Amino acid sequence: MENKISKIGVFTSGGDAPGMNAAIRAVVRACTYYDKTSLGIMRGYEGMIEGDVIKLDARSVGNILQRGGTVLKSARSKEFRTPEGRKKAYDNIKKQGIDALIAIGGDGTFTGLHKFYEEFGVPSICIPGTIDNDLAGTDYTIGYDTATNTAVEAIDRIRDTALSHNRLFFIEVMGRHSGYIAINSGIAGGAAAVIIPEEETSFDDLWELLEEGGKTNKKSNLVVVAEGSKIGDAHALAKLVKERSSYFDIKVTVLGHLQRGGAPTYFDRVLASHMGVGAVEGLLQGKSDVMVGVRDRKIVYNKFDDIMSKIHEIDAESLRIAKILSI
Ligand SMILES: Nc1ncnc2c1ncn2[C@@H]1O[C@H](COP(=O)(O)OP(=O)(O)O)[C@@H](O)[C@H]1O
Ligand SMILES: O=P(O)(O)OC[C@H]1O[C@](O)(COP(=O)(O)O)[C@@H](O)[C@@H]1O
Ligand SMILES: [Mg+2]
Repeated sequence: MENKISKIGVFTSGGDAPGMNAAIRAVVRACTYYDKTSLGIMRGYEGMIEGDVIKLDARSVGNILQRGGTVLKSARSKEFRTPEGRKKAYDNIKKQGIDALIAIGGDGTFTGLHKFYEEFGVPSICIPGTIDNDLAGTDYTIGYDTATNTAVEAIDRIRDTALSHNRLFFIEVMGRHSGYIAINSGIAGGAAAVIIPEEETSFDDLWELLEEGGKTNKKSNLVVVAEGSKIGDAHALAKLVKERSSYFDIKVTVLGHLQRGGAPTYFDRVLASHMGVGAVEGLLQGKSDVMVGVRDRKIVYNKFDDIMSKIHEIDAESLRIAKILSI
């Protein structure tokens, strides 16, 4: 592939996600394959602003494919949100001779990269890496599958103790504005109800469901609540139930950051590998200001505006199935 690009800077940004290392490895090895130099920018936009850059080659990314977290580390950078911060970042990447960027991160990372591209015209591609799966333009984001499997494993363990004591558990899973982890860990974990921000619901709807379960002799209940729930988090919902009745013996578990760690599943490793190579090939084909995605098992590139103007909707079928099975 002939192209003017010769030095590609890669970084991870925003919330880390299992599989980011597999994506870094794929980017670096694809660079080597196409005879391009790759540099790793540490701590996302923070490292870009501070000029914290390391040399990478095919061997330096050995033995990271299977590891959680990110060897390039990640950060949420306040300074990059300012024009002054972005100018500093630009000066640094020029100094390093970086002539294209690959960011591995979520919607915030992509928004920052888009601004940077508009201001300085550096060819850039984003790889979706976030456990939230909240980006349109790809069926899955890197880390979502691993995080959901982790949540399911936790729910299974909670089920054992919930049933032993006939308890009602509110289990909060991650997803700042997204119910993906909740709906699918809820289906896979056999939840009595799933509360997600994408679906209109009320506390009364939930109450009705719990009462129905009581009438049909349900011994224990697991309610999976997405962090972004619009009717209250797991603690708030537990409090509301307690206020309404003393019938239920209630416990709350917030799964939190354990969902972000751990070895990536085979699925996330393969997804990250495809996307990493796809990002390098996209840049070399002259694509920019796009996110690489996988849709129906094919690599696709979508412009920033197309991705950000859409939400990654949860399919109606999943919502329907979750309801039928919670009976
Ligand atoms: N509107 C913005 N303008 C400039 N930079 C932004 C903007 N939004 C996000 N960023 C940068 O991207 C980083 C990562 O975004 P964040 O929302 O924290 O995580 P994620 O990329 O996982 O969604 C932020 O810390 C910030 O540096
Ligand atoms: O680790 P932090 O900074 O507390 O952020 C927590 C947030 O990060 C996430 O795990 C992932 O979101 P992002 O990928 O957008 O950063 C959210 O589910 C959660 O709300
Ligand atoms: Mg995000």
